[in-house]
Amino acid sequence: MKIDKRYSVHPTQVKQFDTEELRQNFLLENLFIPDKVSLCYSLDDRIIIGGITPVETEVKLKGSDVIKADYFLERRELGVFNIGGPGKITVDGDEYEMDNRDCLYIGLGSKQISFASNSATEHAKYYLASAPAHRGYPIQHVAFKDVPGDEMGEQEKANKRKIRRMIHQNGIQSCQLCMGMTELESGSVWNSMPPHVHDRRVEVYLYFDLPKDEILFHMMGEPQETRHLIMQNEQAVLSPPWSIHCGAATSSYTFIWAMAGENYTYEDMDKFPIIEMK
Ligand SMILES: O=C(O)C(=O)C[C@H](O)C(=O)CO
Ligand SMILES: [Zn+2]
Repeated sequence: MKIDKRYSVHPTQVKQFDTEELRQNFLLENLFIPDKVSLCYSLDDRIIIGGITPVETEVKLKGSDVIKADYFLERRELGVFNIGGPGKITVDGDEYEMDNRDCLYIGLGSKQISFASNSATEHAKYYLASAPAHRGYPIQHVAFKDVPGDEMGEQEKANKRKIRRMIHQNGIQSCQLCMGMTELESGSVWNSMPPHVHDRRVEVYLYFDLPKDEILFHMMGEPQETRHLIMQNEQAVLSPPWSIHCGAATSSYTFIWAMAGENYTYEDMDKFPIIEMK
């Protein structure tokens, strides 16, 4: 199992980055590799982001020398979403059915974790976020259909979207991991407007449901020194705690957001007036 490592960077360094350096530091391009575990360990809040795509075989998530752990959740917790066909996650012998967009939280201490698809032709695609944990919370599954979500934005501003919070203060309990999914309405393309930062938490967006041949402009950086990355479907982007994170695409799309840090409150955001952005 290969774990890609990303270091923390200072805002003044990012000002100097060219396109390639920005992409090397923040973009996660190849998360979904058939029958493999693909992980990225960011030193910002020690969040680990990953993809597991079981096609022909069941895939196990194991410990690693990179985190000096005999099993993956020895000192961590994990949030998983399935963005593919139906599948099943087995945790220490207990099975959890995972339909498209379902979410599973697995707490500190679970040892044997494996990921499977119900069919190789319509295989599952599991997206993972993990953060250090100090105590074990119960494993919880939530079906996408059971999370109503909150309407946000306006059609006139092309940012009408529905935010569904799954792992958060008033939902599935966790130590510090906070995760959910935002779905852009057809015709809407802007997410996270007005942009915000939260110095207290790192955040990662996984963009999906973006049609092939369409692209997304993800904005990052300090609000008055912004940069952009051009992204494609099923790519993720790391946002350091000091960085804005918002974007617009050439089509509508969905994204999963994952946060970890010292303030667990979803509403903890320092919003920035768009008119003052540079
Ligand atoms: O569209 C949005 O707005 C979001 O989904 C915002 C994210 O949830 C976020 O950045 C939370 O900090
Ligand atoms: Zn945010």
